[in-house]
Amino acid sequence: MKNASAATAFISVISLLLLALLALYSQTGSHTVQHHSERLAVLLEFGDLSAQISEEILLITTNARLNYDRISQLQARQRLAVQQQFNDGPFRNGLDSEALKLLSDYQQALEQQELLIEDIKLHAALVRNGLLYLPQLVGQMHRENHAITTEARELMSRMLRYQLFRQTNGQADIHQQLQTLQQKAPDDHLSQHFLYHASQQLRHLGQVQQELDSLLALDSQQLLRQIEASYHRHHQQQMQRADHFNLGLLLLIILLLLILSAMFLKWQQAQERTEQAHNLLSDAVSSLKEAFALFDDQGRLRLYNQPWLNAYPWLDTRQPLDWQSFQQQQKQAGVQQTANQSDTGGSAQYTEQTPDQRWFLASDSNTSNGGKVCVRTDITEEKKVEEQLRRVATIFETANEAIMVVEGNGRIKAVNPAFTRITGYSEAEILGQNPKILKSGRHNAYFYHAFWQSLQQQGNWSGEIWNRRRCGQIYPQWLSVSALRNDQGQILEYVSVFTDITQRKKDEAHIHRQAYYDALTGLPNRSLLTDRLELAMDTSKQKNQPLALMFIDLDRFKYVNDTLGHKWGDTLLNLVAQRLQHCINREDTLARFGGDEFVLLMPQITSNRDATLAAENIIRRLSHPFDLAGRDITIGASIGIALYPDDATTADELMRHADLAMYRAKNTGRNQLQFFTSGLQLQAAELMELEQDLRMAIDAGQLQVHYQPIVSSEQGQIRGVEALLRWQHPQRGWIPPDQFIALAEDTGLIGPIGYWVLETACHQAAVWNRQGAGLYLSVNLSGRQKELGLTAEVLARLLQQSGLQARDLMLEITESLLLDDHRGAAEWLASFKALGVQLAIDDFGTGYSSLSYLKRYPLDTLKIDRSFIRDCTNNPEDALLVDAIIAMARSLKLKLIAEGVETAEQQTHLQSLGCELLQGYLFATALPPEELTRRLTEAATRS
Ligand SMILES: Nc1nc2c(ncn2[C@@H]2O[C@H](COP(=O)(O)O[C@H]3[C@@H](O)[C@H](n4cnc5c(=O)[nH]c(N)nc54)O[C@@H]3COP(=O)(O)O)[C@@H](O)[C@H]2O)c(=O)[nH]1
Repeated sequence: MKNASAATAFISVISLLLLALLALYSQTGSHTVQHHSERLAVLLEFGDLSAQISEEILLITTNARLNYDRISQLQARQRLAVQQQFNDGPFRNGLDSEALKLLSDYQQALEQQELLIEDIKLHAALVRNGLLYLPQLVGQMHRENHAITTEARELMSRMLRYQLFRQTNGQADIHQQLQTLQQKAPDDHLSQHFLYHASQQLRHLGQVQQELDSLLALDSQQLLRQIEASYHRHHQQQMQRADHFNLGLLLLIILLLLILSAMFLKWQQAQERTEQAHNLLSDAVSSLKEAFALFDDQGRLRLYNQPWLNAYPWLDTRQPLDWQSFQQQQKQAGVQQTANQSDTGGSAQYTEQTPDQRWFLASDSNTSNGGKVCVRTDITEEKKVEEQLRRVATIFETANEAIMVVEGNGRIKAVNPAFTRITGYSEAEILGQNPKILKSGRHNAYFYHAFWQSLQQQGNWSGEIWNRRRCGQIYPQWLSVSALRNDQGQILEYVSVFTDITQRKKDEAHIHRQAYYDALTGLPNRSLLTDRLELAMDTSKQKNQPLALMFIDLDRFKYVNDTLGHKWGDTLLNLVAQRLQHCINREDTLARFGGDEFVLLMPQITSNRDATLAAENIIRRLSHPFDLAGRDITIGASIGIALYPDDATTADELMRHADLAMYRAKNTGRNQLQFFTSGLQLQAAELMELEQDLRMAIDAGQLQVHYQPIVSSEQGQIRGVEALLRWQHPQRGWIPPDQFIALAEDTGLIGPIGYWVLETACHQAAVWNRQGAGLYLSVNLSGRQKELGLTAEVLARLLQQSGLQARDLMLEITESLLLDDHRGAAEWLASFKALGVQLAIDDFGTGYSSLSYLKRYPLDTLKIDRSFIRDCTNNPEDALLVDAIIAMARSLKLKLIAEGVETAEQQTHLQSLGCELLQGYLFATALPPEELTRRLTEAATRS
């Protein structure tokens, strides 16, 4: 680059020189000719002036010119010309010494000429005066007839002729004549005067002649010609020299032209070479994988390749880019440079991170001519690998898993800290050892054979293995071994990663226990039972041997749990489990299915009888009292039995059928066993159908609310009504609530149904009360309605919408709901009570009849169950019980209603006991609203 510009500069200089020489060459000749012409003109001018002056001198000396104006002008011009051309002018320039000498002589001659001319002018004037005076004297002589008049005249005319023609020896002849005359002339004044002036005249003539001679002798013209000749010679020489110079110049020009051509040729070749080199460089740069850019000495971007643009896609290369703006754009784009730039010999090396997370190794090197070569190597992958390696190293160091690298020859090459933690071997102790050192001796040869076979064939093995710690303890590991092979497929290393799974195994065992065993009794749970049942069914199928599945549900367990508390309930379950275990064979599985349900799987029965005997044995054993909290507690068991393959094809089906049978056993009375029959299944199917129908019953308008009057024991006046639900099924006709309320509760349908009953009954009661009936409305409440959305807010809104006063609504709850206190029943009831609604406990006496419930809940009324009323007049025990209930209600300030009053005796008896309100068929069954309206109207009319 530098050479190229030097060459360009050199060519430029030569070209300029050439141009100057050409200009000089063209100027040289013309200048010399012009100069020469000018000089010749000067010389001519001087010659001309000289000739004119000589002419004037001649005229003056011959008296042809009487004034000196012209000659003075010519002299003045001559002086000026001398001054301008010879002294100051360029005439002298370039004259040789000879010409200069001649010029000097010429100037001197002109100066002498000037003096002589002045003398001539003076003496010529004297002569002219003399010539004017002498004729006067001759005339006087003539007039005086002077003796010498003739001689005087002769002399005078000779002097005149002499003046005009200047004959040779003329002056001497005149002088002779004068002397002759002087001798002859008389001595008078006129003669003497004439002779004096004649001699003076002659003297002046002689002076003029002398001066003219001197002037001629000066011969300035001759000098001028010499100068001209000398100058001509000099000019010739100059011309010759100029020719030589021009020739030389021409030669020089030709030489320079040749040099220039040669240089141009060379320059062109150099240019071509440079272009080739540039193209080569461009190609090389383009083919570079690395990003490359070249900035020239001015900092301008001159060359770059595609990887450069790829590296910095934000660079705007449409505009000329320089180093400064490049760096600025990099900064703006957010390119980060490492602080530790290494600067070696003018080149900087550093790393760059672009905002899109690419890494470059950057190298900026200064070129010899002040430019900059920038190379960017994409090291993103290397960085990733580096990062990866760092991560791997960190993982290796910090991993919780032990890592062990074993060379192909079986020597341990590397272990991590976790290895030391788990095995107890330090790095120093274990490196170089054979992994056999870790062997526990717990696995047989077959195990290791499979281990090595997997490693050789699949390249890895993973599984559980028992190894030995440094301290000798044997422990389980989860081990993964991978074989690393080289390109030739030879195993170089084995990398083992293992964890100590001692704790995990314990946890697994724990989890397994939790997953498959009942935490309370330690018996297999439902999951394990299912697994075993499926297995047993498979075996049964294969061996063609029937099996029995028994569902055992404890009777009265809820009672124990609720009265004695959960702790004693748990104890009872454990005792039951122990007793049951004494009833089973080794191959049987006894499981706790949940709550108070146990399941017995008998995989090897020969007939139904085996199952029957086992079930009877269980019932018998469980019917014996249990010693709980110092009390003998008697419970019982209801057992349902299903057989495989007779009763089901799948485990799930078998369990459902056994469960169904158990329900039937429970419903038919306690301590019963029931085999599954297809009839049971039919009933279950019917129940399902009933459920479907019930779902649609509200919308289909099949439900109705009937109202059973509650009357005062004394006057038999209707004081209240109990809302009782009725379902008129399109196919089955009237279905009593006993048959579908439990179903509605089980399915959650009691939520919408219960709401509908409340809404309908409240509306109806409000209508009656607006008509002046003054009734309270009693509505049965199911415990499940609590979780199905019946809240105090809902009830309040319902009351407001119906217009029934809260105090005129009584909600009847069962004892079982009160037993549910742990599920928030108390708060629920309290929220209704807070609205002003009354609460009554229904069917009192059939459940656990705990006094504590009555005290704990905000109850207003107690309804004595009809089972006590039925025999209260003929069974002293029932009579006593009713008496006791009434007394207790009184003491708790609860109102009393006796339900199921069917006879006048019952009415009288209850009346005598002080029971204020009575309900029963004696007064009315549950009536449709229209019927009750009619009766109310009748009653009102009566009163
Ligand atoms: N949660 C809800 N339960 C309801 C609702 N409607 C009814 N039921 C409950 O269904 C059970 C059976 O009721 P039902 O068949 O209507 O029987 C009632 C009366 O008809 C019957 N009764 C009344 N007097 C006599 C009588 O002199 N003899 C006799 N054998 N039976 C009589 O008693 C039932 C009323 O009992 P109770 O509710 O305990 O006051 C029943 O348990 C209802 O609670 C409902 O909408 N929701």
